[in-house]
Amino acid sequence: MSAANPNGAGAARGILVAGKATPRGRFPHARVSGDLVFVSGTSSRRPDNSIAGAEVDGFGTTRLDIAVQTRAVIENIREVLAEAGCTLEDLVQATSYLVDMNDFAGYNAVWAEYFDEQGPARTTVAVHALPHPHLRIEIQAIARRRDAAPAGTTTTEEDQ
Ligand SMILES: O=C(O)C/C=C/C(=O)C(=O)O
Repeated sequence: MSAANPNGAGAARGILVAGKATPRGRFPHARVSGDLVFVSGTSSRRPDNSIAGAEVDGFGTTRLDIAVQTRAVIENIREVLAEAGCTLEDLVQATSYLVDMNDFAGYNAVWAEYFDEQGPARTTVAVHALPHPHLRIEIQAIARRRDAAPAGTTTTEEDQ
């Protein structure tokens, strides 16, 4: 164990990040297991439950912006990863959920601002719905902690 890795490389723990949107159920923003960090499905929802990339005007007309939402999702993931001692560069896998594949190009362009072929493996699927009608995208991701000892060098009860 070390100060940077107080729970030991093999410890499993849930992470709730202060100042981020509260999860919609009984689950953490991320869970660390060994040297891997599993980030729960993340949207562009803000701590006050408003949604970045969803504007409603005075007439009630809603404008949903996939580019704004995608950027906010990735930035939210960045902040969750930071709590686990990781950066976006540590991502190894991501699954993106779009409610409409017509958003693919806009999403893909923002993705390319952050990642290239050395970035995380990625899968993108369309789903029937996300937990709020204004959400166009949600991303779930896995990172590997660089400061962690090689997998299997420490074992805790939780990992057995
Ligand atoms: O938290 C959100 O705004 C959207 C993500 C929700 C989930 O993935 C979930 O509730 O499981």
